[in-house]
Amino acid sequence: MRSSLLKSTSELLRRSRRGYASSSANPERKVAVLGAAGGIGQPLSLLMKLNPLVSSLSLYDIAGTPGVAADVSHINSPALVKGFMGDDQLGEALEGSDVVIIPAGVPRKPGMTRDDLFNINAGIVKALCTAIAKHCPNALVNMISNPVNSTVPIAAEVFKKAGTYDEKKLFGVTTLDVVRAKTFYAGKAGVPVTEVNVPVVGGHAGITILPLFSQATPASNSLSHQDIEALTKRTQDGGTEVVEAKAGKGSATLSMAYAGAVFADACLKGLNGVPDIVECSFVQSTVTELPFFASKVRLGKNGVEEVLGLGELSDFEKKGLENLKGELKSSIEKGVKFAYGN
Ligand SMILES: NC(=O)c1ccc[n+]([C@@H]2O[C@H](COP(=O)([O-])OP(=O)(O)OC[C@H]3O[C@@H](n4cnc5c(N)ncnc54)[C@H](O)[C@@H]3O)[C@@H](O)[C@H]2O)c1
Ligand SMILES: O=C(O)C[C@H](O)C(=O)O
Repeated sequence: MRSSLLKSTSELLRRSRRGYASSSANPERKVAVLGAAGGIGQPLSLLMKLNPLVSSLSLYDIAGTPGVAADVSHINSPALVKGFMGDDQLGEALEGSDVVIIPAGVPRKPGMTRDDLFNINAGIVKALCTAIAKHCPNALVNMISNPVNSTVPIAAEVFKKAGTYDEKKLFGVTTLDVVRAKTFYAGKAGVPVTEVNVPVVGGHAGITILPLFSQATPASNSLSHQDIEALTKRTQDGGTEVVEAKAGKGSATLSMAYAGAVFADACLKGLNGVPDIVECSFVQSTVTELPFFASKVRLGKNGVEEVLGLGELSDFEKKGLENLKGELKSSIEKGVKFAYGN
């Protein structure tokens, strides 16, 4: 009894130090998940229900949300869960949201690129962002729907047209690339995975995903150049590895839900004023000549507090950076053109 009391007290202290102070010390926070009944949406909704920083959890989809919301709502954690379904409930789902997470849209099948999803997902994202501009223009938007390299610029243009664009509040979620880079590096370098940090910059598709293993911590002297090349390629192809393993049944959902929950948690901590919250994300940027770019970002009370630079790159990474710019530029332009032309 005494030891379990000591354990829970020390857990509370640990949490309060890292941004999970008792719920009375944290402001009320509403999180909305759009696409909540999907492969990512369901486990992500579960993880957000478990997050002590969330007081209200709004689950929206075009179908299936009543069941998901009823199910998740039975979990004995503080967040109050409500399900919303169909266009006419979207406004209510969004009203008052602090963070909106968007995993709505179709996933890849083997043989497809993320850009092959553009035709369907661009329209979905545009419609959802139009509603966000109307119902919760101040929310932080966490874009998961692919192709992220284009859906983030689409969202930016929709918000600009509506007069609500704030570049500090729009994020392409690239956390899964970081999650993969950490896991693959730890396995190869033989270091504890929970201690690993690896920045991943650029974008979120193929060669635009550029892990900076030269900056990985803990540093490893045991990795050869071939090892680094192989780790880079595996990180870039991580999504395809899952798509092929699922053999037509979709793309990463569980690891993505984890990554989405990690990033949303960082956004909430930033909003709540927890200092030194840094995650990689695809944001409006001046780090390169491209208007959007993923790099480390410091999160704060208004969203992006600071977009951090790339640091020192190895020659291999410098080459990777130059190689990705063409593809990333055209994906960004494709998104902007779609938003303008429609
Ligand atoms: N950023 C990343 O790292 C990352 C990782 C994995 C998957 N993804 C992307 O996430 C998206 C979702 O993947 P999934 O596996 O969950 O797909 P899924 O098909 O399992 O789920 C998508 C959900 O979106 C819903 N939806 C469709 N149109 C909608 C709309 N207008 N409003 C609200 N909801 C709508 C569907 O009903 C469905 O429930 C895909 O585009 C996928 O490529 C991104
Ligand atoms: O690969 C995909 O299509 C989904 C996602 O972008 C991923 O990286 O897993």
